[in-house]
Amino acid sequence: MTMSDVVPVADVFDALAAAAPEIRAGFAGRAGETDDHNATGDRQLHADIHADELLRAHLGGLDAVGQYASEEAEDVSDVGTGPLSVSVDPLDGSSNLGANNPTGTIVGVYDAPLPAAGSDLVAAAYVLYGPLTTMVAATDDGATRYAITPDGRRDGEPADLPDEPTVYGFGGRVPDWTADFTDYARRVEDELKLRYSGAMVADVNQVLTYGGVFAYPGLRDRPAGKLRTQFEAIPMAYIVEAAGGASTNGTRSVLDAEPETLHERTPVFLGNDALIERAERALD
Ligand SMILES: O=P(O)(O)OC[C@H]1O[C@](O)(COP(=O)(O)O)[C@@H](O)[C@@H]1O
Ligand SMILES: [Mg+2]
Ligand SMILES: [Mg+2]
Repeated sequence: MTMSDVVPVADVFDALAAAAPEIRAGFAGRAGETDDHNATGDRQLHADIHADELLRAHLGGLDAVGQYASEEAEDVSDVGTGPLSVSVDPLDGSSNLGANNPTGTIVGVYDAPLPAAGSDLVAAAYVLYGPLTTMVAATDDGATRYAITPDGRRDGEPADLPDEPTVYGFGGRVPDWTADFTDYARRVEDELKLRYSGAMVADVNQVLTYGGVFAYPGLRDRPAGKLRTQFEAIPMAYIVEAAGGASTNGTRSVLDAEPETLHERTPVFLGNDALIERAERALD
């Protein structure tokens, strides 16, 4: 009996699946920037705000959800008395919208107040707005890929990470990479094919589909890298580990993270075990 058996995590997945077509339908005309910035200093797009409003309504309205936190809002919102807290990256890779490239939505489900530790995560999911709209949802029992239709999530199939790695994607500019990461990257580049879109959800979905590694490392002048621990790193690490893969921040599983602040960042490596172990040795 896992937590997801007793607390209606499925309701969160269904609410996300219901919001996804509305979020996608709202892209047109919302790729432009607002005058505002989010808590991590990114210029907010109209689409970021619109997606956040839809998710706050769909997820925040659930009886099981007591707290809602978004990458686009400074503070955690109390939205009810339910035992669950949800973290939301309403639009991941939002800068891709202007170039009509893939974007996504990331949701983490915790049975603790936010900011919460990776060990408090009971479920996670991402939606990919690519040629199709798909969702990968994970609990302690594993990861499942769904097609998203106007009638919700359909055709669930296991989203197991292939044993044989074939693709990689590395964030950050090469001159900003540390020497240790550069050594690691050079070896991987000799072995695998490059697949990097600029949207974490799309790049991790490549890895989950074809095997390999995605990383946004710590950089020379930004040791914590770019990605947000609570909203991006922990939920995506949970999904990749549930699919049979591994994660690291360079020294330990991303799920061992205990963020002290809501919008802090962390280096992130996700993919096949051997490539993650090799990263930890290279960065040791
Ligand atoms: O432009 P860069 O440095 O390659 O960064 C791309 C990374 O930033 C992100 O776009 C950040 O996500 P948001 O769009 O949610 O802010 C990730 O999806 C992606 O992995
Ligand atoms: Mg993001
Ligand atoms: Mg975002």
